[in-house]
Amino acid sequence: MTSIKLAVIPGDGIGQEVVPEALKVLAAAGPAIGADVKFEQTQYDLGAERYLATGEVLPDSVLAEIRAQDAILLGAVGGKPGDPNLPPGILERGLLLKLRFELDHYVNLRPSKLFPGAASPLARYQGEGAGDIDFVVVREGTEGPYTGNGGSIRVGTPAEVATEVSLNTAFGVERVVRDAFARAQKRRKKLTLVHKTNVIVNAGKIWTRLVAEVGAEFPDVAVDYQHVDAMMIHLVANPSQFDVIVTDNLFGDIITDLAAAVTGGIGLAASGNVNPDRTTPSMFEPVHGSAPDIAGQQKADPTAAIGSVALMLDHLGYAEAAAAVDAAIIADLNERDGAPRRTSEVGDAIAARVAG
Ligand SMILES: NC(=O)c1ccc[n+]([C@@H]2O[C@H](COP(=O)([O-])OP(=O)(O)OC[C@H]3O[C@@H](n4cnc5c(N)ncnc54)[C@H](O)[C@@H]3O)[C@@H](O)[C@H]2O)c1
Ligand SMILES: CC(C)[C@H](C(=O)O)[C@@H](O)C(=O)O
Ligand SMILES: [Mg+2]
Repeated sequence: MTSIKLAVIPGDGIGQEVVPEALKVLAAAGPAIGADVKFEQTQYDLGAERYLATGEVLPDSVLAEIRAQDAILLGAVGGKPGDPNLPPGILERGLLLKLRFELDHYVNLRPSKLFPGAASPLARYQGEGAGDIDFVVVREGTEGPYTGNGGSIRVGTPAEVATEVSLNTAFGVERVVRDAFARAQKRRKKLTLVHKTNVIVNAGKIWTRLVAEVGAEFPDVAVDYQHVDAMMIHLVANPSQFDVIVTDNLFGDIITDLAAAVTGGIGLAASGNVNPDRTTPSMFEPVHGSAPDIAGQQKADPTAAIGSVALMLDHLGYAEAAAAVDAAIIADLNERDGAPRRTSEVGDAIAARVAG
């Protein structure tokens, strides 16, 4: 019997609604995963409610417990907008980013695929003549402007100054670039670096140099470059040209919301925060947030959370079960006729297909 310890963090808002559906599908995938494999789940009540009740965001003891798991499934973090008792970023930085940083999730893997049946808002990808969109963003997950390397002085005065310095280490850039090249080599052998090397020149130099250096080890992978602003055009005008996109933490955050929108919506976008060295549990979560505008109404699409389970199964070595979940998602998308369904109805439908 193989036992896999899974930490489950539903978190806030629609995270509470989509995670149960993802777990339904994981349960339905049991036979495909193998009768001798058991997921031992531990639920963690981390998020806004716990912070507001206790002042705790991610206690060290809880982090230590989570570190000892095999994988993490997260819904979303983010409390009610404008809540005066929630300091800005307390959950985003103190919970989500703390997990990504502490567990060294340096590859933030965000695949974007226009599944048959998904509705792209781009006319040329609808109906007959629809082209394939199938790329993966390898977003650096532990550096860039996300590290909290900054501060402010003379706050509230006309002379207020604030900094948020982007941290880029050769170690950090090289390892994520190498991971991206390895993925490109297994796919369509094209890697696009996205940055803003014409303005963010210091960080740009390190990314450009390391892409060239590491690229020399992957001579069969074609390398391309786009400035992040022009990338907004290309992702809308011709997204099928991309295979693997490697980029820094902030650019990757922005690109992947647009990528989700062009491939059928944020409700479909799955992600993995991966530690490729496997020294810590990787964490799987939808790209979207807690969506306070629709939370608690069973309106959220759980497909992104379910797709994150597929990424998790693939990461854990259960490729067939992962493919079965993806196939069930595609089958469900093909049946969608635009009529609204409750979050749990979508979960039930996909779980039933996985169970076969
Ligand atoms: N990984 C995370 O936990 C994560 C990611 C993004 C944002 N956040 C946090 O979430 C909160 C809300 O952020 P936001 O509004 O900028 O982004 P969001 O992703 O929560 O919502 C953006 C829009 O997409 C819609 N949407 C999101 N997920 C959906 C789904 N599954 N089905 C249908 N519609 C969906 C929402 O209703 C909203 O209109 C903030 O506190 C933010 O910091 C957390
Ligand atoms: C909530 C926030 C910290 C997070 C990020 O910026 O990475 C989110 O936007 C995401 O895309 O996962
Ligand atoms: Mg984001």
